[in-house]
Amino acid sequence: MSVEKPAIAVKGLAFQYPDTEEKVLKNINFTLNNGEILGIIGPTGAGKSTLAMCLNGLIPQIIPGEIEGEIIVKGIDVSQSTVSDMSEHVGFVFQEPENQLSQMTIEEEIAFGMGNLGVPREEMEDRIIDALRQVGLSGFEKRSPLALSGGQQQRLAIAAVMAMRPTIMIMDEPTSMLDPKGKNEVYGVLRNLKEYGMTGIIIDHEVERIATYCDKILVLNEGEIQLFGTPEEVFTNIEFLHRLKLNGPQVTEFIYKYNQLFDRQLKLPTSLEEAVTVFEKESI
Ligand SMILES: Nc1ncnc2c1ncn2[C@@H]1O[C@H](COP(=O)(O)OP(=O)(O)OP(=O)(O)O)[C@@H](O)[C@H]1O
Repeated sequence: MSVEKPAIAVKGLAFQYPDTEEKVLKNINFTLNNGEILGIIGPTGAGKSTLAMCLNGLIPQIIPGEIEGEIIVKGIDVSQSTVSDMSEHVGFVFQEPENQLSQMTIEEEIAFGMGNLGVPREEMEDRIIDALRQVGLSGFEKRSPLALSGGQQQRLAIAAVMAMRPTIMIMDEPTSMLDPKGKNEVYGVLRNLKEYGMTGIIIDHEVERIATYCDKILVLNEGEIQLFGTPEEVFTNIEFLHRLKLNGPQVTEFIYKYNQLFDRQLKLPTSLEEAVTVFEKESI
């Protein structure tokens, strides 16, 4: 029986920039299965972006430094592959949507990345239609990217990456410049990645949304993994998170405080629905 390879397997990863005194990543080990969505959280400077950039070889190939350990993405050893080859497997979406957009029309914007991969013209047309449908921007082909709202621009940036058909999508703080509506739009697309057989990684400070949309959570602090597990496994460690100056979802924090104030031991929920169930049981 053949066992499916994980989407990402990281073993003993450590990294140091040339001008930092200490390692920015230390002994990182984790595995992400195909189709899972991973949320990476941690304080500023924890090493979240650095970790993400190691996963497609951007570090150390474009941004140099001293790297140790092994990163296997879809069975490929990243250290033995070029960044351009890895871009077929791993797509990246960054914080500021407008910095990722350079073309006059939305369809040209989506065609741009595919052109770099050498996708034939007829195939491009199909992929443009498909990618715009996936992010809810069908019918916008001829518009200027600049005429879109922030949330729509970020969805376009995601569509441009999706059209390149990577199997893994990494989003580094994709919603930090967006209003709540834009944030919801981007997380809606993140949830749909699974439907298209993709694996997703999102770095964000939005713990409510991370808890709701992600299958696994990785907590990074000072370059080390502090917690890795399901949202329930991670966010119920609320006191530990507080020691790292992190908060859990508001609903988790609320029940935690309630337990303290009224000397109770209610199960800590990570979603509103779960909190309702906890209180229903409480009032029986
Ligand atoms: N190109 C670089 N050269 C030297 N040091 C860097 C470089 N990029 C990041 N660093 C340092 O590495 C550490 C980790 O940075 P990184 O951006 O990965 O953290 P982060 O968790 O993504 O932070 P944030 O939440 O603020 O984006 C920080 O101390 C940062 O100053």
